[in-house]
Amino acid sequence: MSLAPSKCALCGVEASLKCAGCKRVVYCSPEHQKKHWKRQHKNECAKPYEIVQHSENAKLARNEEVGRFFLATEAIPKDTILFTESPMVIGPKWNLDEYEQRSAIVPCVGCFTDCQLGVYRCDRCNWPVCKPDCPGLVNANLHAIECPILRFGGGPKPRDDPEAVLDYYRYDAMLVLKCLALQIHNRPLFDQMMQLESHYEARKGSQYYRDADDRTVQYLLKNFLAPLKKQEEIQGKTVLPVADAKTLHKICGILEVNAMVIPLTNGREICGLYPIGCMLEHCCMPNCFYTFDCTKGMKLTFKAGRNIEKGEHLSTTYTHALWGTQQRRDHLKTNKYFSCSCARCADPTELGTYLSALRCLGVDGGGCSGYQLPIDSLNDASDWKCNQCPVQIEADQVNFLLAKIGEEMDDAIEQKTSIKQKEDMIAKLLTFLHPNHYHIFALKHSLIQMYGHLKGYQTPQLSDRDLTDKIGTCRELMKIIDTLDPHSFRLSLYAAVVLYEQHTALLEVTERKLKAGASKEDAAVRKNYNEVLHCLMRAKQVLANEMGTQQGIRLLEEIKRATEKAEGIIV
Ligand SMILES: C[S@@+](CC[C@H](N)C(=O)[O-])C[C@H]1O[C@@H](n2cnc3c(N)ncnc32)[C@H](O)[C@@H]1O
Repeated sequence: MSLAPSKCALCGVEASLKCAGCKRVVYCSPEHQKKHWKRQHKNECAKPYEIVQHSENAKLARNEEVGRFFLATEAIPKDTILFTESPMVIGPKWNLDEYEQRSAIVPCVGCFTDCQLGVYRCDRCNWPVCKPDCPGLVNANLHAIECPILRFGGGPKPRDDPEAVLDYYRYDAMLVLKCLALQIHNRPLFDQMMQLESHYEARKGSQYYRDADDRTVQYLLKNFLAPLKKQEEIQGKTVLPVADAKTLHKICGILEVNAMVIPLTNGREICGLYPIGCMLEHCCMPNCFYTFDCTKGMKLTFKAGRNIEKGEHLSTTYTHALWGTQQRRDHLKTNKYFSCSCARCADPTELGTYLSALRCLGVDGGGCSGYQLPIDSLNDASDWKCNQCPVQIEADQVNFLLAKIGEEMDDAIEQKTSIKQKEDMIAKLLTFLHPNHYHIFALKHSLIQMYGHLKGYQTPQLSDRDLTDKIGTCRELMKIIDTLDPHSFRLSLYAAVVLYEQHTALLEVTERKLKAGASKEDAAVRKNYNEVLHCLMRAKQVLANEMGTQQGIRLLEEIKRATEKAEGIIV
């Protein structure tokens, strides 16, 4: 598809110098061709997609909010590697919760492995390190970026109490400082980063802006940037030309909108900015997915998750596939500043899963077998109506009920409730929610991992009924997962857990059948065995798309062992 073949891809004037590689873009001069190559075209030349500006082609953009987006310029088969790239910058997660911020186990500033606050420190800036000679301390892509600025803080005072020490080491501000410090080491990269979407105007005055002002901007200015400025004035030499509050806020916005969470193999999560990866638009049913290679400098690889047709937008997802439509849309509106209107969001049944549906209580609580769904799921204030009877409920009532249930769920998760408590909670929630509701999904997904593993509930100790129920629950959960993620690339860990648990229960049921006198050749036994092997094989396949989390790596090992064992029994 030719989008603007007669205008210079860099400046937009009439032009005729064609790119010899892809012949899809033209330039007004070799200088503009070179600049455009460096800035963008090297990532798309002769690739099956191009990066389009909404303003250049509004018709293809579908909506105004989207900005830059990827367009498939030819059919792209499933599993095609679209691109692999290194991060512009990586650092500790910038959106730490209070608990993470107050922990005395912190990431080493050189390599992000866990280290104890107060044991070793970088001898230049005084920030905690795993060992005095950690190689990351002098790595130009790691600590060497921010160390020259952190030195101006001087470290916590010797007599500071532990709280004051934690207040000094604000890890959630570190990535913002690293972004700012890029200008010292690589000015073109800094300029490129500053071109990323920050939604600065929309954020200004929001709660996020106020939080970031206190938590990050003022902290960095007071502790490091003001002393640095003073030094610059004394020496008459500018080290950091741009270091004002507005730039810091813009960087906060850029991180909020674009930063990707990278799971390290040690279980810790860090954040990174990727120049091309963060250009993909969001869709709740995306067609692409990504993985990280922590052994190769946190390289990001984007792949086609399914066959993609020419003319389709390439998309990823910025939310969780197991959140209900309201939650996903709220998150996108609050954190990414747009309203999603994808096919899943527009369908009140969420592709027939009923993941957000409420049970209809009928007229005057007289009972009804129907379910309440939003009349217009793209309108946050929409009333809900029953799919069987005329009862309607207001958005406020739905929000009130969901807020109450949400609080109970948070408590249940925090208190690590028992099997019995979780089952009682499901029974109670079934009065109000569809059996596939996301809250019930979460409880069931947790229960299948408790049955078979907790003390007193080991697989051989489970009753036949428990095992049959566990198998049934696993099949129900897989049906939902397969609808929301038909190509198994977003919910791979969830799917692998369900399939693994399904195999353990099925294997036990089959062993009991054999002990009770059945033959290995019986049809029911063969059927179960086939399902066991199928579960394990699929679990292995879906984990190939997993991001590379510690949990995913461990589970894959477990599945490999289980496959060997199952094959030994079955064959
Ligand atoms: C990570 S950036 C993606 C790159 C961005 N389009 C740009 O030009 O820099 C995320 C931003 O892109 C826009 N965006 C992404 N997906 C969208 C969608 N499905 N609908 C509307 N806007 C979207 C929103 O402005 C969002 O905050």
